[in-house]
Amino acid sequence: MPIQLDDLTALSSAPAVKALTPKYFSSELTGSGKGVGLLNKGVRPGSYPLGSSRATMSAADVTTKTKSTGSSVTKFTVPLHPLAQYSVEHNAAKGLSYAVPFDTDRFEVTAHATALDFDVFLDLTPQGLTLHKDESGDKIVKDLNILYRMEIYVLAKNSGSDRVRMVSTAPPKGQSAFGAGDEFTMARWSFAPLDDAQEFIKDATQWLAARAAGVFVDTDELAEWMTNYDVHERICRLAAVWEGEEVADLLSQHISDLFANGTPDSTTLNHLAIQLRYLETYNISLSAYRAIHTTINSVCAPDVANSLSKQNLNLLMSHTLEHLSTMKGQLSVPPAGQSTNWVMPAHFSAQQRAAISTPEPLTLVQAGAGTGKSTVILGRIQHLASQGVNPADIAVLSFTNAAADNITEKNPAVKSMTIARMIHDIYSLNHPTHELSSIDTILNSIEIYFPTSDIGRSFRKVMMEVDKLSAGSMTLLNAFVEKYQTEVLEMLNRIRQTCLELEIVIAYQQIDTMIEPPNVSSKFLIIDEVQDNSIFEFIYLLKYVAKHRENMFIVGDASQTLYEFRASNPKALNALEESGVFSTFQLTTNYRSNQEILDFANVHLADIEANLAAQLRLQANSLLVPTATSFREKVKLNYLHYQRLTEFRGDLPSHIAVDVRPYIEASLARGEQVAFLAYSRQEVAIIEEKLQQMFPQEAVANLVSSRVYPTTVFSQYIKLFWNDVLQVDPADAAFVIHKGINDNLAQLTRQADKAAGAVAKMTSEWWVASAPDINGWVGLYQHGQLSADAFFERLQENVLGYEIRHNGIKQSLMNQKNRERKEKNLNAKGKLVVSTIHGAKGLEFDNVVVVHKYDASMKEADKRMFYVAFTRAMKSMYVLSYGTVPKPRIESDYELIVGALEKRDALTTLRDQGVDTDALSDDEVEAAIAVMMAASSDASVEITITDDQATEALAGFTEAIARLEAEAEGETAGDGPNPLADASAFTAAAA
Ligand SMILES: Nc1ncnc2c1ncn2[C@@H]1O[C@H](COP(=O)(O)OP(=O)(O)OP(=O)(O)O)[C@@H](O)[C@H]1O
Repeated sequence: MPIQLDDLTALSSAPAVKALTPKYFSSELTGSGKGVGLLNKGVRPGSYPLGSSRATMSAADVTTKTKSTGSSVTKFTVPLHPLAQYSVEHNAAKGLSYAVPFDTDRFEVTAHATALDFDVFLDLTPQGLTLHKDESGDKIVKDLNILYRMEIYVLAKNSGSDRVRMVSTAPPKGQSAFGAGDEFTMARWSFAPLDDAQEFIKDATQWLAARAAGVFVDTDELAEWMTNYDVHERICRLAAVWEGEEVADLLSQHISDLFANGTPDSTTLNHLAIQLRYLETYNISLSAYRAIHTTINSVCAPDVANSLSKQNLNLLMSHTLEHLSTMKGQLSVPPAGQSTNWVMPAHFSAQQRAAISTPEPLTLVQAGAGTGKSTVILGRIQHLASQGVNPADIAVLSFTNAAADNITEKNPAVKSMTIARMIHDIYSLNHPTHELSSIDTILNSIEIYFPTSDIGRSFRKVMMEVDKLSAGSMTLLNAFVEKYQTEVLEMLNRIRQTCLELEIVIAYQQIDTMIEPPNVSSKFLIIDEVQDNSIFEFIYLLKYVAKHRENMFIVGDASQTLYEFRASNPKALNALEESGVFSTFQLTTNYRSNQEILDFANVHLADIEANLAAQLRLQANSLLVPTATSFREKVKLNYLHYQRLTEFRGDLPSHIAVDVRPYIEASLARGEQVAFLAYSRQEVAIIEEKLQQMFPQEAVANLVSSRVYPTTVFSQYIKLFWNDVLQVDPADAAFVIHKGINDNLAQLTRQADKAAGAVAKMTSEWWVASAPDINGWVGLYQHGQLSADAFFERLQENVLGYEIRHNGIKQSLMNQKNRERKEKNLNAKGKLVVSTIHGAKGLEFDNVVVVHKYDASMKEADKRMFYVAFTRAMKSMYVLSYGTVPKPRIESDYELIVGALEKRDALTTLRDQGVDTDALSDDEVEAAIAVMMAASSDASVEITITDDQATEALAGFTEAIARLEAEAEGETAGDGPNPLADASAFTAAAA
């Protein structure tokens, strides 16, 4: 029986609704809104800094989130408003409407001009900001500049309008009265409104000179208004707009206005396309995206809606989902009749059975940790087969090779692979000359083969963004490849390379024409760990299913999303559920852990945004009810308060040797396994070393995968030094390359010192491996059968080809080695295991020690990661938490769980003694519990209660008994036992 989280959250000091701070936009924007921090309550719109002016601080759009470092200064640009500057500026003459600001926000320019028949208001909206961080001195100096959209609203006197049209220049107005039809707004951008606002007001109202005495701006009042303008609060408001549904209203209004008179011109459409891409800067809820998509569909012609939807992956997902929904009736479903004797094993739960046997064509199983997702997939395969589906028509797509191998082992007839493998197989069949390569080698190769091509240059730029995993980069790549498909493919054909990112984009765009190998074809597609697929992979699969009219059964847990950096979206599953296109099933019974561990995990699960919609809560498959004592036994929390986080690592070995030692020894004494899970590889290595020292007789299994870094020294050498090679005789060229790479290493790689040995080995290997080919070409050249140009061209291709193959082989060897090592370590069932949390995904252990870095404002990605760690233990868990906060929430949450359990324990005791606790008021129950605790002889209950408190509590309880007795006397005695007799006995005993 899980404890009720609602009770805990009600008790908890943490706010139920997450307060949004400027950190939403950038972690650089410190400040809680109080007096401290970079963006605090004291920040006000101001003047140009000394030595700057409008000319030097041009209000160029802050439309992309960037970070660039030069010497010791880092510059950040951070967009803030969901409507980018160009969207407002370029459409200013189109009469789009904008909301009039509230009285409490705006500055009334004409407050004292009672004779006028119109009012003029000014408001400011933060559009974006720039931040310079100078780390050259002893102290970091930060310089923050906020770009404001200055807005003037000219409204008829006492106007009730809530929206007005925007103009680019103030319309001339004659002597006739100013009416509602004359109202307008204007916008201009400035980093220093205190300097620029007055002139803007003048420009916006100059037309009045002809009919009135002009608008007088009281600069003192304006300055005072700005003194009260709370930048921090305005930025928090903008965060709420992005985060909530308001962003959808804002964009829907913008799009509807643009299409009010039919399809706008192509420049306007281009601006809208960029605006839609700009939305990917921050995480917008998928329901907001659905609303925007609905607007696009309702106001745009189908072809325009189609191309606009491609500008943003989340819109594209809505678009693809909608298309799939229209053809739901045509998708494969399991045949109705039973064709084999397979009977669903009795141990499957009702929830699992329902999901496994669903006849629906599109199914989503949202399941918590340890609830049997992998088990359900195996059950689904057997169920489909039992209905007469040919196993060869079933394909299971997993996230890792290990998971895919596991399916193959159990069901050899079923197709099982990773998504990347499926896409690679399809792609390679259609582009057989492209070898899988690294983005860096591709970048160098484009530069080598297409040094003067503009499209090549743009292509490189886009690929660099993809490599940096910048927000929106996959959308950009998709748009680029769509626009320049012929040129991109020509380039890839020439360099004979591709990468996973290009494969998925090209496979998506050519899905209708690409031929597919038989090893991927299926009619029933099952996808595991769907939360970790990138949105692009997911969109591809939706389209693939539509193309082949397949049945789709997907399983995932949004709260366990670990690979957000691959552009997976933890909220994507919720969007799928909300879309109504998929039939949804939930699995909540956890078969792995005891309820004590799940009570602790549930508190953390409740705090994960991705779980807001699904509201999963884990319940153990056991009738045992945890008590406060059993909870303290099975879940231990040791919080270590540090002034500086960096000190923790140095102390980690002694914490393991002293604090955690009894826990480890007790587990080993029971013959059980203990796994140590930490975020960083470094922490894992420290723990491993310490454990080896402490327990030399135990083998410590390390599950951390080794990483390989692709080399680019060869392609980099060609790019920078090929001219040197061209100067020598072909017979000497190989020697020159070998020597050139080793001699110029500092210019070829940033880690020249570290890499020197490996590069020397690599270049020698290349020389030896390529010697037969190169010597053959030299011979041909010397006999006049090959020109020098042709020789050097072949040589260049050979060197580049070596780099590509070397990287590919290194990666696949490392994957193989990692897989084998992990398998060996797991199979060896060693008693001590160390792993990163990522490496322990999908695994379970008897006992787990989690190294937990506490952060009061933890990022969602980290919350999900620790949730994965908190759900790996079967029997017990030790959380070694550290942080700079003296009284962290993890500790108070722990105490809340203990408190709630103590309360429940006491109530259970009361009920066991026959007290009808439902008949007592809350105060009376509390009083009774306090008495019980005071009387408790259980030393592990660390509740301190003073004598006075006990006397008071006892008095309250005696009063309650008296009241119940009085009530009972007035009523007809029932048939059941009289609870009061026992209760009185209990009071007496307690006294
Ligand atoms: N109906 C069931 N009865 C008993 N045990 C079950 C049942 N379903 C699953 N299990 C067991 O529960 C454990 C967790 O199952 P499984 O690994 O399939 O969960 P999961 O949802 O994939 O976990 P996670 O997402 O946390 O990695 C396994 O040991 C599995 O054998």
